[in-house]
Amino acid sequence: MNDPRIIGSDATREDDAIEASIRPKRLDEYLGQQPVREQLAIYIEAAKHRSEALDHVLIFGPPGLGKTTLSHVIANELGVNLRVTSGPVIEKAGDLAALLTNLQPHDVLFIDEIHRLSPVVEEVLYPAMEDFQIDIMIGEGPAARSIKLDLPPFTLIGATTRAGLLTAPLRDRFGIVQRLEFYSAEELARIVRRSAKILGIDCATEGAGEIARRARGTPRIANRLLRRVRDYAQVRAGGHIDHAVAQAAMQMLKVDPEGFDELDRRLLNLIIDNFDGGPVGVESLAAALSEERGTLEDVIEPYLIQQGFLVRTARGRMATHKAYRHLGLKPKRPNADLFAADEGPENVG
Ligand SMILES: Nc1ncnc2c1ncn2[C@@H]1O[C@H](COP(=O)(O)OP(=O)(O)OP(=O)(O)O)[C@@H](O)[C@H]1O
Ligand SMILES: [Mg+2]
Repeated sequence: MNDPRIIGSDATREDDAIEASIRPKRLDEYLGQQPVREQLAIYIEAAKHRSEALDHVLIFGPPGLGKTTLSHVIANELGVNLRVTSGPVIEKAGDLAALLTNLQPHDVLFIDEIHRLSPVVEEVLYPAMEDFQIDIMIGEGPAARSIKLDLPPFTLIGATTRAGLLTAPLRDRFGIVQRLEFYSAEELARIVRRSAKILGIDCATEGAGEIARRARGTPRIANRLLRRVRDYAQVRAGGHIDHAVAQAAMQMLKVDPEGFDELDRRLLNLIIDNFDGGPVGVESLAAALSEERGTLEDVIEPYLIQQGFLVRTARGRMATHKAYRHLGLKPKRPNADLFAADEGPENVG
């Protein structure tokens, strides 16, 4: 899908094209996510030491934080092949069986959007993950019978934007569960400098810092902003990206100092102007924005919530004082509801 948002976190065709050159291949090039890296380094080394397949890994986190990248890194570090597929692509049980029976021992099978597997396919996956066995049906009608096939020991890596989207039996079959967090501005600045170096872009430290601060905690957005700022620098500043050039380019791109774009500001304005600051249900917000509920929940909201501009309460979304201030507005009343509400991150209103 082509995302028209400059700071949209979904991958565009252009992102995919340069992916090959800048996507980290080893764990030490995978910047940030310190706890995740430390744990995986140990699990990988232990599995290699025992000459076993790595336990199955579930990676979850908002788009563009590095789930696909991490699965490549894991396979590289293990020194095995990576087979890539995704939940909606595996239509029939037979499709999955074909994938599984073609694996070499210890290979990694990566299933992106694993929450979108059909229930029938999921059933086949359970014994495959647990006992490295599958039951497949041979023949049709009354003559049909099921046979058991042994599989080579393999590692399944599943990726999803929210762990809560998975069925419990599937989630329980992953021995390693890793949650990716939004990156700090310092981490993103390192990522921008690394990408600039690989792509031969002349980018000063302060320029990289400014791009990083506006990248919504997301490496994919940081890399994309870097390319757009480079275009600007080429035409207006002799190709050199310093702090002022980065700032001017961002202004042209309508990405504000918090990294918000029109859509973020529309969402906050909507809650404040039309719903008196909230609480307002996610369905009403999605309808008013003409966005899918899933896009709102997985792509737009998480960063606004993490940064404290928006809160999820049992009764819906609320704009915080920080949101009012960011939009240059005065909070109308104390956010009394904030304290009355029994909120929780998974409490979707
Ligand atoms: N830790 C990291 N260090 C450096 N670059 C990274 C890191 N994580 C991700 N990237 C870069 O960010 C981009 C997006 O990463 P990736 O495609 O892995 O995200 P994703 O989580 O799989 O997103 P989606 O949910 O859309 O599939 C890639 O260009 C990758 O090179
Ligand atoms: Mg991905």
